[in-house]
Amino acid sequence: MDNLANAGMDSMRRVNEITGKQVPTFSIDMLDKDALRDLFKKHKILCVMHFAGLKTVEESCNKPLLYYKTNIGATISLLEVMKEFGVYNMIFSSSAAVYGSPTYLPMDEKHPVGGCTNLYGKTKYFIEEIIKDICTAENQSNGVLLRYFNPVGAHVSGKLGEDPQGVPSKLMPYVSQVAVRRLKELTVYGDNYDTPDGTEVRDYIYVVDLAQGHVAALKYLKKDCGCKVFNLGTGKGFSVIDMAKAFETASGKRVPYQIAGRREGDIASCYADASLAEKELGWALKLDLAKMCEDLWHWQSNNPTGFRPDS
Ligand SMILES: O=c1ccn([C@@H]2O[C@H](COP(=O)(O)OP(=O)(O)O[C@H]3O[C@H](CO)[C@H](O)[C@H](O)[C@H]3O)[C@@H](O)[C@H]2O)c(=O)[nH]1
Repeated sequence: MDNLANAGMDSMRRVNEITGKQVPTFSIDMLDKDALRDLFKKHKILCVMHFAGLKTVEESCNKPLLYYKTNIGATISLLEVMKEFGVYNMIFSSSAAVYGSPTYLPMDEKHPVGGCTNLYGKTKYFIEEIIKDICTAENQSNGVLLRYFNPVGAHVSGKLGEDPQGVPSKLMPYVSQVAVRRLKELTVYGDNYDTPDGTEVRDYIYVVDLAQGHVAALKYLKKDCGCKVFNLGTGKGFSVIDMAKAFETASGKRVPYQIAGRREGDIASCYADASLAEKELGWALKLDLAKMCEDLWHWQSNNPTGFRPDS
């Protein structure tokens, strides 16, 4: 988990720089329960927001054991240590991947889950089930499972953004690296889907709105909620080409692309019904596609090689 921990540490250093505060930051192997215990001994923890995990769809299909061990094994260690220390509240970073291929759109939280099209999604689904079972078995336990759609954007300061290791697998980090000329052109995975322009449609949510969803969930947890599930998305679908064009407008740079075959495990369209989060969490979207592209470009142009100088 070294790479994951390093990426997190880099981000936290930037958070401290931006806020001028010193948020305590540790890098630990979450499978190491003694390291986890040390953290719980040092701090009075009331709620855990659990974001840690590997997240590359393609890699997950080739390295099942690594993904099960890292994502599920570490979650179990964490839940065990939380229990030892009497911490019963968790907000879990889940994914729209738990829904698999949509049987209807937009997808609300009642949409069937578990028919995941990739192993990354399965790990999120299994973890959701574990948290649900704990909340059912133990009255004092509360969980909020936040199903993210496609987070995009960066902090408005231009100092904090997504810095994937190696060639990005996600669309918008790839697009922004093409715009900054770190990569030559975008490969569009398929243009013969049953969508308005033939390319795949997703629900891209501004990362700061997503973060606000966690703040809302934290307030909600105080209400002794049991286990609750919320979609965090916008309800709007944009195609791959829509996204490349929106980024060109925001950056003033060209994003050349070539069409290739479909990517294994992909689905044509996926977008959320996020009305439950609005109603119950009191969460509201504040930012739109133009703003997410603008802030992503601000970060990428300020940090053409991410957090590290290019080697
Ligand atoms: O180089 C690329 C990368 C992506 N895409 C297309 O862009 C869209 C978005 O792809 P991403 O890889 O950015 O994200 P996914 O929609 O595959 O979603 C994955 O990431 C999401 C969060 O970012 C959720 O976690 C979701 O559950 C998980 O499957 C897809 O249509 C994909 O085919 C390209 O055409 N070229």
